[in-house]
Amino acid sequence: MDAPTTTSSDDGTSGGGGGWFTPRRPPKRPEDGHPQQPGADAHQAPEGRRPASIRPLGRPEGPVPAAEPVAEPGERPSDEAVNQAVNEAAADSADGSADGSAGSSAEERILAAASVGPSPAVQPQPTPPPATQSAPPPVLKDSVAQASVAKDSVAKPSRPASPDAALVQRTMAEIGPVADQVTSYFYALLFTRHPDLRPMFPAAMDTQRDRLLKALLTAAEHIDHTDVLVSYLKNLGRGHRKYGTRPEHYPAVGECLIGSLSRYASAIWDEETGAAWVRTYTTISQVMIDAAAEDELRAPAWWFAEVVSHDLRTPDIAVVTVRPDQPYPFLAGQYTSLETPWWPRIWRHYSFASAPRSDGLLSFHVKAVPAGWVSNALVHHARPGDVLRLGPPGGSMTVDHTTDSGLLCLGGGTGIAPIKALVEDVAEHGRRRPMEVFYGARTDHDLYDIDTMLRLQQSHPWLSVRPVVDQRAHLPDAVREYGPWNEYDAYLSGPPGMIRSGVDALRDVGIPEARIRHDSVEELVVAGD
Ligand SMILES: NC(=O)C1=CN([C@@H]2O[C@H](COP(=O)(O)OP(=O)(O)OC[C@H]3O[C@@H](n4cnc5c(N)ncnc54)[C@H](O)[C@@H]3O)[C@@H](O)[C@H]2O)C=CC1
Repeated sequence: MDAPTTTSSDDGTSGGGGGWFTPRRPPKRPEDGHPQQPGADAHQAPEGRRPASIRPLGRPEGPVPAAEPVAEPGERPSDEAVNQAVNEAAADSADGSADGSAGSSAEERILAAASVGPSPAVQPQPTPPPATQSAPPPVLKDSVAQASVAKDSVAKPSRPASPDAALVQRTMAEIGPVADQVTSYFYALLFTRHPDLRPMFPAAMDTQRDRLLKALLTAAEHIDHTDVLVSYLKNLGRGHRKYGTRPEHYPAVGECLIGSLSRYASAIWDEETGAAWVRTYTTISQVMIDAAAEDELRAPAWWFAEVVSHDLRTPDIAVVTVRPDQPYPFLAGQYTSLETPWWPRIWRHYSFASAPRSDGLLSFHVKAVPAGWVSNALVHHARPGDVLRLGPPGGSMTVDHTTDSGLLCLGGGTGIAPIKALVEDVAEHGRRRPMEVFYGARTDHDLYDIDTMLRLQQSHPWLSVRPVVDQRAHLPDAVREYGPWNEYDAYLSGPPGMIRSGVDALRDVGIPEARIRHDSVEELVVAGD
């Protein structure tokens, strides 16, 4: 799954997004070029343009451009208004006049924006909205990826939200009750105004349809959570390469985003709100585009991977092993996005079930769940010789090899897969750190990988594996019976409910939040497909 690890991560490898600006240099192809792969979607196009610099978030020095997209209550902003505002904002920032930050990266600008508020160096907006305490941080997926701060574990903001963040959060609160309608309207706008983008999305837009919008809104809402956000957006930008996303797609998405928001938040929408969204979206887009351009220099947009073995462990759980068409670098504890030939353009996240191997093979533990199109295809249809596509690795549920702390791991169901990878990783590093694994399952029969885990325990005296079956105890409760755990780093992997209750249990037994890692709960929900 894609998600942030506490210090959690969504790493955005599956969301969507864009930015508005004119690319400032022509697309650059990787030196070693990842050729257009046969079988790839016809719309898959070259990537890698770099956008013009943009105004730093929430810190315009001069007045807000008069033509920034503004929607009258109940109206959607016109394309002309949006485009004019975007162009003016881009022109403003391109000459560096806004605040002297021209030439700084979007990432730096996000970081700079974080200091809005108390910093005397910061110029407030001409007519700033009342600075309000930010609402409790909303769910942050990992996939704002690599950032590794799970939605549930996002740190509470300690200072007032920046003016733009306050306006963004006010909009989010306004649209909350009609989120489904905003989503439907957003995609209707996008596909009506830009029918050329439709083939980039799955044919059926049900469970997957709001991933792009959700990712953008999540990022906007966390605009002040800079460290998490930058990581998330970089992953999001990299992850979008596999969809064929190009810089010029971002303005289209931005227009429709603002068109939808202004319509459904009409009661509070005004010029300043529109301007705040333009700046926020522009910054988000810039980080994503820069990350994609950088990634293009060193990695393909996706990998083909041939199934080399398919081991049905239970009627609904398979261990699928694939051979990528070229080296696939990743870290134990990470996950990838995966597309099957049976459901084009539907990507799901699966954790690697092994640490990197010398033969380059990758394994995944897949459980077929009701209505899980991808998981059902992988369990019931995939056979050796089938070719899948993989996106880039994501997630920050990785081992910190600079410490000797013990590792406390909770793996529920197929969530044991990345835990096994972590065990192998620790073993390969050769340091005898205590590692305690609690492996939870509904029944004995569901402990499909217990033999492997017990074999690992036999080989490594520093490793302890405890199966926990529901009839006898619940996984988080079982952990409380052991310990003390205050010297341990904790890793959780499993269903969202287990992650939530597991985090609570671990906090209760004295493990600081910063030492609890897991993929984002939101991503896990989608990963369950
Ligand atoms: N990196 C990660 O976090 C990974 C997560 N997963 C996720 O793990 C899940 C595995 O599904 P299944 O094998 O069907 O697991 P499952 O539903 O059979 O549950 C596995 C264990 O988690 C416990 N559990 C479930 N819900 C709980 C709750 N609300 N509170 C406390 N404990 C709870 C169960 O009691 C059981 O011990 C999927 O949602 C999958 O997406 C899978 C692989 C990696």
